[in-house]
Formats: sequence, C-alpha cells, structure tokens
Amino acid sequence: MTGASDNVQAWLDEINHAARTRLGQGQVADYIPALAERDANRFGIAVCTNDGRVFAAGDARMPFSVQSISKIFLLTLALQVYGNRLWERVGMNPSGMPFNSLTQLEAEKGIPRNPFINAGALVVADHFVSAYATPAQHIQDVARSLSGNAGILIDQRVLASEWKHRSRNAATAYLMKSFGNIANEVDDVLRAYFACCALEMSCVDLARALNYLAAGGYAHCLQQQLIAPDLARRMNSLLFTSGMYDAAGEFAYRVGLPAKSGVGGGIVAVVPGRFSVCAWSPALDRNGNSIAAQYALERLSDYLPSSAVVTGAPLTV
Ligand SMILES: NC(=O)CC[C@H](N)C(=O)O
Repeated sequence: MTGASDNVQAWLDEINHAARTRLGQGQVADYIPALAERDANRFGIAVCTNDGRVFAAGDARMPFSVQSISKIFLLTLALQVYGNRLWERVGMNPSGMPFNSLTQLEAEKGIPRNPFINAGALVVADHFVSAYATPAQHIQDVARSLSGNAGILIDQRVLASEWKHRSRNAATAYLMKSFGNIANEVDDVLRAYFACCALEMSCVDLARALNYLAAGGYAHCLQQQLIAPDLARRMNSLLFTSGMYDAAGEFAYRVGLPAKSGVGGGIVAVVPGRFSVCAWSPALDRNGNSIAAQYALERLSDYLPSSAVVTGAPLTV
C-alpha cells in the first residue's frame, strides 16, 4: 500500500468516527413501512478508486435499500438504448420541489423536470419496461455485474411495502399517462421502478458499481467501457444539479461533488477522474437526504484539494 492509500484509509477512519456523532438526528423514512424498521445507528463509507482499489470504514459492507440511487442505473440503461430521444420526455433542470411533488408535473404537462425525481425516474422506467422482457431481473443482473457481487438481491419485503403504499407514485404515473408520457401499463412501470428502488446493496457495492461515473464511463468490474466519456460527464452534471432534490444547491455549496441520495440513507458521490464514494446512514433530514452521510461527504471534500471539487482536477490517491 502506498502512502497515499494509507491517507484514504485514514480519512475514512476519521470520518467514520466523526459521522457517528451525528447519529440520533433525523428520521428513518417511514412512508415505506419496511424501511422504518431499519437501525438508525448504522454508518458506513466506502471509496472505490479509478484503478479499482476499495477502502472502507464502519458498516460499509452491510446491505441497505438503495432507493433513489438506483435512478442512476435506470438512466444509464435507458440512455444506452434510447440515446438523446429520452430527453424529449424528461427535462434536465433542477426541480426545486420535493422528489415526489405532483404540482409542477401538472403545470408542465406531464414532462418531469429531471430523471432523478420520482416522476422522471418513472418515465425512464417506462422506457425500460418497453426495452426489456423482465425489467426487474435485468436491473438485478446489472447491479450484480457492475459491482462484482453476485449475491445482490431485490428485497421482496421492501418491494411489497412500496407496492402497498404506491398511491403517490401511481398518481404521478397516471398523471403523466394522461399527458401521453407513459406508454406502458402504469402497474408494469411501477413494478419495474419499485424493483430498482428495493435493491439491497452496501456502500462497497455502490462505490464499485457507480465508479464508471468517476472513470469516464469505464466499468471496472465489467472491464469494459459502459458509456462514452462524454455521457459520463453529462450524467455527473445532472447529478450535480439535481441528484440531491431540492437540497441540490445546498449540497453543492457544502460538498461540491455530483451526488445522488436515496431514502434508504445512502448517498453516492463522484470525484471525476479519481474515485467514487458511498456513505450511508438511515436517518434523514426533511429533504429525504441522510444527515450523517451528508456530513461524512462534507468532511471528505475537506480532504480534497479545492481543484478536485467540481472540476475533478488531478488528485493522487
Ligand atoms: N427519494 C427516494 O429514494 C424515493 C424512492 C422511493 N422508492 C419512492 O418512490 O418514493
């Protein structure tokens, strides 16, 4: 191990220690009842460098519900199949609204602001349902191959819980269908979307699986170029402006990295050209973003040269 790698492990150990002082603040998501049972006193963090090394601290190998982080997988796969045609049905701008808001969608005639709010991900899932015969199986296979972990599963309890409490997402999908922006049956789209959200992955799995965003589209575990470098760059731009919902501006100010959160308490962030990182702790703030994971990423960004934040300028790890 080089001295620089020792540094990364030392950063993560320090962050693990510091972030645990934030446990006890916030609320575990309870609008999906199966998530409410999760232990709020967990914290983990993992880094995957662009040459494939993994560093981890705390509960970094414990699987959790990826929830909206899966919107990155969905978008990647849909862009691979449909390319720029996707943007005729979903926008690229921050919403400035909660992730499950309906008001903007009505005013904007069923075109969601971006692919990382629920409405946008439902449109992406609709493309996905059109493209694959068994969407849930496909997304599970993709998560497994990108992370190199064949044990990744969709949690059937979370899936059933999301289905049972689907009213708001169903309303969102039906509203878009009324504007002609959902092609398939709403139930099929919801099932595919919930299956993605219910994937159980650890910080290590997610840091590995989403490293292609830091590595110009190259997926390590697949040993192949997953998406073109310019597409990876564009996805990072979208994550920077919209990945943290209506808190994207505040997160950009505090952390300065492209990132995506989920109501399972995970946040994945990208240091383009260098590494991917996933921090996780279940308790959330009022925007649905993990309090301890945000704090951890804020501390991590303090370790980076300011040039690496936003621009991804050279950094040795
Ligand atoms: N922000 C999130 O992680 C939301 C995902 C969740 N499955 C929902 O649809 O409400």
